[in-house]
Amino acid sequence: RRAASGNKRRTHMPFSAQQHLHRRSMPVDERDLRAALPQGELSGLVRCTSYSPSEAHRESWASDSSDSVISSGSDSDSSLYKVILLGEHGVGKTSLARIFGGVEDCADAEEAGEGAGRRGAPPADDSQWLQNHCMKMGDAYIIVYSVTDKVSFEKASELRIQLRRARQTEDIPIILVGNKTDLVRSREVSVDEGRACAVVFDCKFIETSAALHHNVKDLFEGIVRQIRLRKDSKEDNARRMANTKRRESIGKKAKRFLGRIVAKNNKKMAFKAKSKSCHDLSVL
Ligand SMILES: Nc1nc2c(ncn2[C@@H]2O[C@H](COP(=O)(O)OP(=O)(O)OP(=O)(O)O)[C@@H](O)[C@H]2O)c(=O)[nH]1
Repeated sequence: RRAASGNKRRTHMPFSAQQHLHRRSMPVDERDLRAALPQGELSGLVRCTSYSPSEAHRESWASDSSDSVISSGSDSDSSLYKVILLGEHGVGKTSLARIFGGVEDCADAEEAGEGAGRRGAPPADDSQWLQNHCMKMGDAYIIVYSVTDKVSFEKASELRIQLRRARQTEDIPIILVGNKTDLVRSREVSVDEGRACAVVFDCKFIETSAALHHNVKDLFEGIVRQIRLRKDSKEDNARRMANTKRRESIGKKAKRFLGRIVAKNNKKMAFKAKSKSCHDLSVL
């Protein structure tokens, strides 16, 4: 049954993902997400793909045990959000995605994943693959490091820079995640360091423990909110532009002019507020 469901899932992967999807990606059922999100919060789906730069030579993808994922739509479905988890080997990307996907039995999922999804030839150039595909295909990114591993924290900064380069003109949601907070005694990266990094790199920040399921729900609610907030503001802008194209009286024009000045000031204020709100995943 597992092998069959794995095959079915693969047929639902977008072409690009079929070819290049990295190990342990996890399609997530809308119902799982609904359970994790407040009522009415979600209209779409999220697909998670995890990627470790140092592990590029291995490709497989773990599927969960729910067959309902199969009917979760296709890439042409505009309500499907692709969330990519980036981070060093062993920081907990798969564990986080599994909780989100409602898979509790890791051994079971691992077995299903290996059976269902080992991929063919690896990409020749690791970093090029990351630049060309991984960093271009996501609607949102979760950059994970382990709070017990300083090197993974440094790698997270590198990944953020690479992502910025790859998607220069786009305002894509990025959340920096410090995982494994349960390992208190082994902590090498403080909350303040994580937060400061998020402020510098202009992204959101949260600490999680996949082991204790701490903040994982908030993380995935947050990434969906971040996607939707951007989508909504884009739509608002488009509507505003359409309205301004209509004929206006001089009074209206003057009003618009003043409105622009006010908006400019608000923007400056918003920037200040934004840089302080890296911990609040429910605002831009
Ligand atoms: N204590 C603790 N262990 C964790 C946590 N998250 C993950 N782990 C463990 O860390 C190890 C690596 O976790 P994975 O989820 O496989 O990490 P990954 O980033 O997907 O690793 P790769 O697939 O190799 O890139 C596993 O043994 C997990 O059980 C956590 O929050 N706390």
